[in-house]
Amino acid sequence: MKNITILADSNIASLNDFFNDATLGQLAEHRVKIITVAGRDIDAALLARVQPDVLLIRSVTKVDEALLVDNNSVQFVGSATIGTDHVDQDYLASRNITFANAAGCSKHSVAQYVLTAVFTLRPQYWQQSASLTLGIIGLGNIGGTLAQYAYDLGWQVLGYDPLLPTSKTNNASLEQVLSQSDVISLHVPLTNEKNASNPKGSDYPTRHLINAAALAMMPADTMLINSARGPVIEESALKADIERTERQVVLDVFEHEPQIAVSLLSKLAIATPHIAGYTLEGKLRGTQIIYDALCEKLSIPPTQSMSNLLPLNMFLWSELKSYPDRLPKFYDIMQDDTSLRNKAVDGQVNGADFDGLRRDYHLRREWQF
Ligand SMILES: NC(=O)c1ccc[n+]([C@@H]2O[C@H](COP(=O)([O-])OP(=O)(O)OC[C@H]3O[C@@H](n4cnc5c(N)ncnc54)[C@H](O)[C@@H]3O)[C@@H](O)[C@H]2O)c1
Ligand SMILES: O=C(O)[C@H](O)[C@H](O)COP(=O)(O)O
Repeated sequence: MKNITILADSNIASLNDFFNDATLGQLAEHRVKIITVAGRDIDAALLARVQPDVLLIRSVTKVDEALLVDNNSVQFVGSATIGTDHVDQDYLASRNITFANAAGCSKHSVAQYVLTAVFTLRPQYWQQSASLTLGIIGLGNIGGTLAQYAYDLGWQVLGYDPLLPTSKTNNASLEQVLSQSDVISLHVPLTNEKNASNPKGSDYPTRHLINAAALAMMPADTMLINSARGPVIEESALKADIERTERQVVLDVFEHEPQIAVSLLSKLAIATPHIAGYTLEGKLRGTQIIYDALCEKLSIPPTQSMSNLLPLNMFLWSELKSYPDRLPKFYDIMQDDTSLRNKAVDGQVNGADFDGLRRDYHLRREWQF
C-alpha cells in the first residue's frame, strides 16, 4: 500500500470526486490524502512541510524554482487551467516532474462569454441583416471555437494567428484585424519576447500586444474584449484610449489582477472577475483532464468521469439563437459586472475581494452547441 499525498488548490472543482482511494487506488492500492489550500497560500514553506507527491493548482499559484526549492517529493504537477504562464515548465522538466494542464477545457465557456458580452452591448447583432466583422487574435481552442459560433451566426471573421498556417479563418494580418473589425476578441496565451536572456520566449510575444500603437489602429466604435490574460493589453494605454475614443471595452482579465483600479473599472463597458471560463462543464473538464493525466502517470486506468457528476443541461444554443431575448436566462453577464463594481472601496477592488468573487462564483452552465 502506497500513500499518495496531494496538495491542491481548494478552488479546483470536484477534487474529492476525482481524487480518492477508489478513483486512484483500485489497482495500485493507493491510499489518497488530499490537503486543500487557497491557491495563493501554496508557498515554498508549505511545499517543504507537506512534501506532497502531487501538486494540483489553478492559475494563481506560481510554480517555479522558488516554490519547489525545498521540496524533493513532488512528481506530478497538474494545472486545471488552459493557461500555463504561471508554470516554469523548463524547471519542472529539469527536475523530472511531470506536468499537465487542461488544454481546451473551457473553450466553449469562454467563447460563450464573448458572445454574451457582444449581444449584451450590441443586441442589434442578433439580426441577420446586421453584418458584423469579428476580429479574433489567437485561433487556438478558444479562438477557433468562437469562429465556429461566428460562422453559425453569419458573421464575417478576420483572424490572426502567426503560429498557425493560413486558412479560411486565419486570413488577415494583425493590422487588418485591428483596423477592419467591429469587435475584436483576444485569445492568445501570455508570452514574452524571445531574446538572449529568454531564449524560450516567443517570436510573437503577446505581453502588451495591444499597446498605444495597436489601439490607435482601431476605429473608435470597435469593441475590444480581453478574456485571455491581463498583460496582453497595456493598461495605461487602454485608459488613455478609452478617454480619447469612448471605446466599448470588456475585460475579464486585468494587467494588475487581482487588484483593479477604479480609474480603469469606471471606463469599462463590462468588467468581470476572471470568470469567463467558470462554467460547471469548464471547471469539471479541467479537473477531469488533470485526473486522466495523473492516472497515466500512475499507470492506472481512469475510473471517474465528469459525465457522472454533471446534472442535466437544458441550455441549447439553438434555443438562444431562436429566442435572443432569453440571453439573460442563459447568462446575465451584467450581474457579474455589478458584483465586481460593488466591491470597489477607496479607489480599488482589492485582491481578497476579487479572489472571493471567484471562489464563491455560482458556476454557469455551458450552452450545448
Ligand atoms: N478568462 C478566462 O477565464 C480564461 C479561460 C481559459 C483560458 N484563458 C486564456 O485564454 C488563452 C487562450 O486559450 P486557448 O485555449 O485558445 O489557447 P490555445 O493554446 O489553444 O490557443 C492560443 C493561440 O494563440 C496563438 N498565438 C500565440 N501567440 C500569438 C500572437 N502573438 N498573435 C496571435 N496569436 C498568437 C497560438 O498560435 C494559439 O493558436 C489561454 O492561454 C489563457 O491564458 C482565459
Ligand atoms: O487559463 C485558464 O484556464 C483560465 O484563466 C482559468 O479559468 C483561470 O481560473 P483560475 O485558475 O484562476 O481559477
